[in-house]
Amino acid sequence: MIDIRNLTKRFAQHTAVDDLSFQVQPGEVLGFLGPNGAGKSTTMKMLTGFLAPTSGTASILGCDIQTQTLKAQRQIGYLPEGAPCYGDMTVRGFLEFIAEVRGFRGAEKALRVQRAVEQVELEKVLEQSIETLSKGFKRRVGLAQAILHDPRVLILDEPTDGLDPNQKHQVRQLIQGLARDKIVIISTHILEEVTALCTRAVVIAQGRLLADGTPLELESRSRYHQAVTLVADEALDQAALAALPGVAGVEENAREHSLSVLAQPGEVIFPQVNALIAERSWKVKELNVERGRLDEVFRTLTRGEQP
Ligand SMILES: Nc1ncnc2c1ncn2[C@@H]1O[C@H](COP(=O)(O)OP(=O)(O)OP(=O)(O)O)[C@@H](O)[C@H]1O
Repeated sequence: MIDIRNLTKRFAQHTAVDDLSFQVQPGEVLGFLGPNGAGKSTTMKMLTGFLAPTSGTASILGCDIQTQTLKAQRQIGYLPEGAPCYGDMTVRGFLEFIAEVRGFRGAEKALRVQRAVEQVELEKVLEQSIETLSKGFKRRVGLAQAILHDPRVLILDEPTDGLDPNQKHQVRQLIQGLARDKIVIISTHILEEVTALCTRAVVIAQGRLLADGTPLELESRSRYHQAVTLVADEALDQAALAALPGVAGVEENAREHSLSVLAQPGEVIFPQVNALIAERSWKVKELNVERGRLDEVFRTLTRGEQP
C-alpha cells in the first residue's frame, strides 16, 4: 500500500502541496489529476524521495520514504515528467547503465535489460542514440528504465504527454499490461486517460485534494449523468421532453443536431424518454444514455482554483 498522510510542500511563501492524504492499494491504477501547477509533480517527487516534504509522511509498502529512502526506492519505478534520459547514450547503453545503478551485474544485468526491452518493444532501436528517437520511443525508454528492476510500485508523471494518438494508445496498453500486479500512480491532465486506464482518480488543485473516487463515481457528479441524447432529422418537441418526470432540462447541441435531455440528480429518465418517442412516433436515428462527462466534472471541481 502507498500511504500519504498530511503531505505538505512549501516553496518560500508558496504552498505547492497542502495537507494531502490518501492511500493506494495493490491492483489500483490511480489517476492523479489536476490543472497545471496543481502540485502533481511535486507530490510525485516527494513520493519517490527526490524532494523532502515540509511536513507529513509518505510510505511505500510499509517503508517511510524519508527514513527508509533506499528501501522504499527499491520498490518504485519512476518515470519523471518529460522522461529525462542521457541523450547521447544508446538505448542499450542507457538501460545497462540503469541496471548497474540498480545493482545488477553480469548475466542478471543482461537478462533484466533484455526483459525490459521486450516488454516495451525497444528491440529495433537498441543501438540508436536516445536523442535521435521519436517522442514515443523516448517515453518507452523512460518506461523501460522504470520497470527494469520489476518494482511493485510504478509512479508515472504524465506518461503520454506530447504523444500522438497512436503512441498514446500504445503507451496506455503497455501500462495496462504492466499494471496487473502493481500499484500504479499516473499523473495526467488528459481525462480520457482516466477512463481508459484508471480504477480510481484523485483530483487536486492548488495542492489540495478536491475529489477521490472511481471514474464512474466522478462521472456521476456530472450534470450529464443519465442524460439521454437524441439525434433526429425532424425537430422534436422540447417542451414535452422537458415536462417528463425526472427531467431537469433539455439542451440543444446545434453542431451535432442533437438534443440532450438532462436527468435530475438520482433519476433515471431513459424509460420516460423512450415512451414519449414511441407515443409521438419520432424517427430517432440515435439514442444514447450518458455516463457523465469527466471534463465537465473536472472543470466544475477546479473552477476558481487555478492561479
Ligand atoms: N522548485 C520549485 N521552486 C518553487 N516553486 C516550485 C518548484 N517546483 C514547483 N513549484 C511550484 O509549485 C506548484 C506546483 O507545481 P507542480 O509542478 O507540482 O504542478 P503540476 O500539477 O505537476 O503541474 P503541471 O501539470 O503543469 O506539470 C507550481 O505553482 C510551481 O510553480
